[in-house]
Amino acid sequence: MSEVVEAPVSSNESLSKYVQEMSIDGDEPPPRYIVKEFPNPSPPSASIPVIDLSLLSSAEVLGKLKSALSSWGCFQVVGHGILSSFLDKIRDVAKQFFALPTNEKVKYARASYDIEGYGNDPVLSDKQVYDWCDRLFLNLIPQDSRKHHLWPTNPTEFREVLDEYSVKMKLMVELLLKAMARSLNLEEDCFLKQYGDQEVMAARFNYYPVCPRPDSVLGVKAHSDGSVITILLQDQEVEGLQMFKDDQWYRVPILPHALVVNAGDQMQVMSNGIFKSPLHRVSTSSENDRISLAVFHLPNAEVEIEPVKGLIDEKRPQQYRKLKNYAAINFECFQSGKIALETVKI
Ligand SMILES: O=C(O)CCC(=O)C(=O)O
Ligand SMILES: [Fe+2]
Repeated sequence: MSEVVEAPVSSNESLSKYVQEMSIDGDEPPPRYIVKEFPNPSPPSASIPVIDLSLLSSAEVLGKLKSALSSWGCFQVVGHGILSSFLDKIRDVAKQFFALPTNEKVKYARASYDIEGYGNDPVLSDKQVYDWCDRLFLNLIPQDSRKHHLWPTNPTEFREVLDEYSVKMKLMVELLLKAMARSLNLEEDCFLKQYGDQEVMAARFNYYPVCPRPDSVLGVKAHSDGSVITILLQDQEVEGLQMFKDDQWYRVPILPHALVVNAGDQMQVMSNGIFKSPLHRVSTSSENDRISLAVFHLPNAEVEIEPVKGLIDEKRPQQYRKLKNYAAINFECFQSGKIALETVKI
């Protein structure tokens, strides 16, 4: 199952109550939030690789990057040059936004047919198990795709901080995609040039309220991201993210000023299956609420992507077909219970 980015919502149905309201009212999670098969509710912590971005010119660090992405499909990045105080600031404005009363937040509510804006899990399928999470989803790039009326003006610095963060994320994505190419002995622009300046970037602020049933309810169900690359700012104090590797779930520890980077499904396609788009999920907590910010980077829906030629040979034939608009593929698969990546395999 993959995460839907930029997909339309299939029905006009909306969930009646925000998760935050259920949490405040002390409601039992309704049956549609209960995960029937919930393997490893309390998995061990894992030391996922930590990469220093300022050392990416070293062959050793590039080797570590390649190994991280071909095993875990993710790593924590440090040495990224973004001030800790700025990361704290963005967490702070997000916290302030979700702490506003509902009647203030709904000024930015998503339309029932859209995912952009403030809201709870969009209803995409009648078999869907809902996530214990409210979110604020905003397009960042291209600039003219921004729906400014959905960008909070409370707290007052929200827009300015998010805009500044988007500039930093764009630079970081470029650096990472070039390093990822070099780690495979490819020309450094081989991923980026597939979609030129036709890139899309979107931010999803996730708010996970306290949940009375952490053993049977997930903040986000197991999924892989449909992006090329995702950069995640975790909560500074509350863990929740879990990664799946070698048939086992692992908790991702918090490194307060690191960002978690993971390859998305479209990177698995472009790297001809060498880099893995990891399955991940988010647990809930009965003690603490949690906030995270995911920035998804992907090509515009019109652009075709395909496995890089230099990664195709007799030993490793082409594994995925040329495709475009992965979000739409993802969306259809979500509704029919299929795994999107499987459907684009050759
Ligand atoms: O909250 C997290 O740690 C992860 C969220 C996530 O996986 C997503 O937004 O796609
Ligand atoms: Fe995700």
